[in-house]
Amino acid sequence: MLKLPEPAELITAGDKEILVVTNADLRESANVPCWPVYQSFSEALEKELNAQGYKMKRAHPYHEDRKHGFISSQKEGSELFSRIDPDAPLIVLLTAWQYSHHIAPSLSKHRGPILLMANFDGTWPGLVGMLCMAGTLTSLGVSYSRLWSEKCEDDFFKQGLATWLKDGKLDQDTSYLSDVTADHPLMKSEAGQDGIKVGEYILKHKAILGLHDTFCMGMMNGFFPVKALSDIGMPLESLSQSALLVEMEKVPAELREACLKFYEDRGMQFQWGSDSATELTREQVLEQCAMMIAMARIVTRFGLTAVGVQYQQGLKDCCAASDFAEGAIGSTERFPIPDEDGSIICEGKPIPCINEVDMGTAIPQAMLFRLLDAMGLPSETTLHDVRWGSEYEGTFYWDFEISGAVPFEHIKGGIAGSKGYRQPAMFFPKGGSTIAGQGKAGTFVWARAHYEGTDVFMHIGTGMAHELPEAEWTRRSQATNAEWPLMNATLDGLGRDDLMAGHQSNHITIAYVPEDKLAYVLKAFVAQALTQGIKVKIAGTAKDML
Ligand SMILES: C[C@H](O)[C@@H](O)[C@@H](O)C(=O)CO
Repeated sequence: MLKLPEPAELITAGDKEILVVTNADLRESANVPCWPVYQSFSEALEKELNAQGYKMKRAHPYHEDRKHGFISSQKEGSELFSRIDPDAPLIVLLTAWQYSHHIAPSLSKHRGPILLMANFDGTWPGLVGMLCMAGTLTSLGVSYSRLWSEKCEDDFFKQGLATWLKDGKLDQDTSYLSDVTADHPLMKSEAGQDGIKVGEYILKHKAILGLHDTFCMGMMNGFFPVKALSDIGMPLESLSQSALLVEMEKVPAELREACLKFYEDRGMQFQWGSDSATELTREQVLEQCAMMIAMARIVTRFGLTAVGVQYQQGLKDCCAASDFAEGAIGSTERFPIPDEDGSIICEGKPIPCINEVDMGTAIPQAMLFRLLDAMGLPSETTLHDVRWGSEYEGTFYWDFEISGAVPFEHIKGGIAGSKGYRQPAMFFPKGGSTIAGQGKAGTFVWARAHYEGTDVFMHIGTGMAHELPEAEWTRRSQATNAEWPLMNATLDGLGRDDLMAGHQSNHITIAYVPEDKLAYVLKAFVAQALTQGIKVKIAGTAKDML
């Protein structure tokens, strides 16, 4: 006799009714403060749905005891979706950072139309969350539509919503992306030939990606199939955060102190306090110094090209945040880290650091490092969150803001221009310093890899970082997370709505490249990617440089 729980009553949508679900963080300390922004945006969306003759039906309630109404675990998401009519039209409204794995496996079985809807607002990483979910569903092969708006009052949004309501589908314009294939004439150019050599080098010698745990913050889009990584010559060395803790324990107190002194002597502006629950303390940064030293030792031990720490879940309750260690290890100007035999590890070179162990950035970061280093060019790389953006004097500037640290070389003024703030307690109970500051001006190559099946795709483009006037930079920094580094950027030949329409991730990879070398590096990088078997899409006007 088969015994399964009785099926619960289905949550259905009536005629002209749309179900709405909202997903967020696993950390309740983040969900509570994010709820008011959801509420006001959800009211604005409801108003427009009503204006278009539809009703909004929330598929799950506000939890009085938890002080928010977000889905906050995979367990909760799966249970909820077991009760949702699989054919109902569904809006996934995202206004805060969200763990895609809470609901993506359920969305992949949903048959009705799905609209991912983000508030284009910097207060919390809501649009960051939507882009993560979009990338995740693309990788899972799920059909969905996406839309975004600042206040649900603009025509672009209203028309997009009307189309989705009528057709159950909204195709955004992604014509800023063009395919580049291995028969492109660039492959025969000098730059192309250089790129082919670097690609072949990686295929032959491998670029090993050492990641301490995986699946950071539910980013299913950041966890690639092992075959995909192996096919492009960039296999995974799967490490454990517990091994990192063991390695950190071995770092003596004097070495931690010497490391911190190195940065203080060079003018890093740590914002010290005394209450470690909310302020930055020396103990927290000394722990981060031990983490960087441990990471570097693991790099040599395993022959890694790049290293990353999942950090957030698990380690956040054991030690200070990884950010200072991550930004500092990825810098060329770095405390000389002795291996246990006394030799200095990777002297004079950055060690590519893969924040949030996101394989979609590990691929372009490790590739760009190898290419730029081989060309004798600055080779520091980072990812940023696609956090927000707005116009200043008639031009739209992105706010690219990673949640903690970039290499010092990416900050105006380097080490002396960087401020170390305590990571916000709502995300990071054990504190730890960030490396914050204004992103320095300059041209760059940007990229993002994602997977479809076991194929690796990469979007590649060029752009320019701008040092906006201090008051404008401060406005943007304070409207987001002032503790984190903020770069203002324009992307060549594509605007806000292009990237929002076609980007497959919450993250974007950046490597500064001198302007007179930009076209050469771009061509070489595209050739390198094609050689490694990656399917390339070039973005905006970067294609004119090929
Ligand atoms: C602390 C936050 O959760 C951030 O870590 C989050 O917005 C991200 O970085 C997403 O990439």
